[in-house]
Amino acid sequence: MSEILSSAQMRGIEQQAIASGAVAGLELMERAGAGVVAQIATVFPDLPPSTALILCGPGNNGGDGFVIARLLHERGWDIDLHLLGDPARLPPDARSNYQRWAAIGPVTPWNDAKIEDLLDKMASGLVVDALFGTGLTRPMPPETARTWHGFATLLHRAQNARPQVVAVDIPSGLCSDSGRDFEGAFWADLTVSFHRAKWGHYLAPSGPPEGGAARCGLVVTVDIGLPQAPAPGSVQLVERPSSFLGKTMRAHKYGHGHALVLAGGAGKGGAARLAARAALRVGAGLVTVAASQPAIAEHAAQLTAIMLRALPDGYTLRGMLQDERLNALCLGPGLGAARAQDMVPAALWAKRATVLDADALTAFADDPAPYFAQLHDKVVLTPHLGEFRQLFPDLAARLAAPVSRGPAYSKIEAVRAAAARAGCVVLLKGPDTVIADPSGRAALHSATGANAAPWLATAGSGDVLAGLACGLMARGHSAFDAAANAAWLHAAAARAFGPGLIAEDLPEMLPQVFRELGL
Ligand SMILES: NC(=O)C1=CN([C@@H]2O[C@H](COP(=O)(O)OP(=O)(O)OC[C@H]3O[C@@H](n4cnc5c(N)ncnc54)[C@H](O)[C@@H]3O)[C@@H](O)[C@H]2O)[C@@H](O)CC1
Ligand SMILES: Nc1ncnc2c1ncn2[C@@H]1O[C@H](COP(=O)(O)OP(=O)(O)O)[C@@H](O)[C@H]1O
Ligand SMILES: [K+]
Repeated sequence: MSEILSSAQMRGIEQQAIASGAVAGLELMERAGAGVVAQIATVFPDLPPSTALILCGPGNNGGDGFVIARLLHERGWDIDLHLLGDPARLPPDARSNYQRWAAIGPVTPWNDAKIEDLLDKMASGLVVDALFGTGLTRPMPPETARTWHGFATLLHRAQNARPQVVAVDIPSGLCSDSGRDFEGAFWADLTVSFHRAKWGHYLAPSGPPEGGAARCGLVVTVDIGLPQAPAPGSVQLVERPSSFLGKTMRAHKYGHGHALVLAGGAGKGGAARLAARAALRVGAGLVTVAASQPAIAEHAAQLTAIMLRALPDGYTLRGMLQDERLNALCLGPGLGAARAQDMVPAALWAKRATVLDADALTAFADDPAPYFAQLHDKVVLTPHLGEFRQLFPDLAARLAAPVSRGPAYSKIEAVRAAAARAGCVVLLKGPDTVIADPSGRAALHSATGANAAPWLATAGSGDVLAGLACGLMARGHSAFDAAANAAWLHAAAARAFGPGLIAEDLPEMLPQVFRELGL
C-alpha cells in the first residue's frame, strides 16, 4: 500500500520542510521539473527531441513549467512556451525560473485561439500542461476555453498522429482532492506528481464529464526530497493484499473460520450462493448457507462443498449463533427486506464479524439511526452509490453537488463521514472503491488505468465482493483489512478473467490470482 495525500496535506509537508530549513522551495521546484523531464524520457523512450509546447500558469505549477522548458532545451528540444498571466505577479520561485528561462528563450503571452490552433496542427512532439496544479480552487479561467477545445480534439486523433500530453502534477482543471472537473479540465497521457500521488489522481468521479483517473493517463510519482514520514490521516492506496492469504501446513478447517451466509426465499438464492462460493474460495474453512425452508430444495440442488441449514427467523439465528465457531456472517444478497429486518438485529446482537450488503442496507433506509446504533466495529457495510444515497442522503447530495469552489468534497471524505456516523467500516463501491473506519482510517482501491476492471459491472459481482469480505473475516482479517483485501482480490479476479466475465467466474479465478501472489 502506498500513501496518497490531499492538497492540504501536501502543502503542509512542503511548508514544514521549507520552514525547517531542510530544503528551499527553489530546490523543490528544480527537482520537480527534473523529475518530469526524467519521466518523459522513461515513459516515451522512442520520442526524439522535436517541438515541446509548454503551457505555464500563474502559480508554482507554471514555475515547474519554466524548469521543464530549460531542461528540455538542454536536451535538444525546441521550446514553444506560453504564459497565462503577468510575469511580474508570479510567486517568487516561479519568477526566478521565469527569469532563468527568459534568458534562454521567448515567453509568449497567452492567446487562447492561437494555442488551440497550435494544438490542432501538432502531429508529434510534446505538450506540457503546467497551467494549474494543486493550487487550483476555482473553475478554469475563460481564456482557457479554446485551449480546452484543442485538448478535447487531440483526444480523437490517433496516438501516432498527435503529440504526447504530459500533465505537471495533475491535469489542469481537475480538483486534486476529489478528482472532479472544475469546468474545462484538460487530460494527459502521463501525469507526473510530486512526493506522493493525490486523492484526485485515483478517484473516478462519474461524468459527464468524467474526472480523476480517467483524465490522468499513466500516473507516476517522483521523489523531490521531502521527508518520507507518513502524513497524519493519510489514505492508503490498496495495491496488493495487506495480510497473509496462504494456508499453513498444520491448520485444520476450523483454523480458517466458518462463514454463515444468509439466504432469502425460494427462487432468490443465486446471490447468496455467489457470496458463499466466494467465501469458500477465498479460504474460509467452512461455509454454510442458511435459507428459509421453501428454498432448501433449490439450494440443495446447487451446493456441494457448501453446507446448508434451514433458518426460519431471527430468533432461531440467535440460537444458532451460540455456536462460537460461526465466526463471520454475510447478510443482504437476495435476503429480502422483511427477512433482513428480522435477521439483521439478531446477527448484530451476536457481535460477530458481519458483512451487511444489499437488502441488509436498504431495509433500514427509512430510519437509519436505530440501525446505526446497533452496528459495531466488526461490521462492514458494502453499499453501491444508490444504497449509500439511501442510508446517507446528505453525504451523497454533497458528493453530487455541482463544484464551483475547491477543494471539492471527495468520495474519501464522504465515506469517512459515513463510517463515523455508522460506527463501523464502510466500503463504497465503484471503479474507485473507498473504505473507511470510524477513526478516519481510509483506503482507496482504484480499478482504473492499468488496473481497470470494467467487466465487474455485471449482475452479482457485488454479491461476490460481500462473500469475499465475509470469507476473509472468517479467516481472521479485521473488518478494515477484509474490506480492502476483498476489493483488491475482486478486481484482480476480474482482470485475470478478462472480457466476457460474469459473476460466477470471479470465485473461480481466485486460484490463479493466489498462484500469481506466490501462495
Ligand atoms: N510549493 C512547493 O514547494 C512546490 C510546488 N510545486 C508546484 O506548485 C504547484 C502548486 O502551486 P500553487 O499553489 O502556486 O498553485 P497552482 O500553480 O496550482 O495554481 C494556482 C495559481 O493559479 C491562480 N488561479 C487559480 N484559479 C484561477 C483561475 N480560475 N483563473 C486564474 N488564475 C487562477 C491562483 O491565484 C494561483 O496563483 C504544484 O501543483 C506543483 O506543480 C512543485 O514545484 C514542487 C514544490
Ligand atoms: N466499471 C467498473 N470498474 C470496476 N469495478 C466495477 C465497475 N462497475 C462495478 N464495479 C464493481 O462491481 C461490483 C458491483 O456491485 P453491485 O453494484 O452491488 O452489483 P450487484 O448488486 O449486481 O452484485 C462492485 O464491487 C463495484 O465496485
Ligand atoms: K498541470
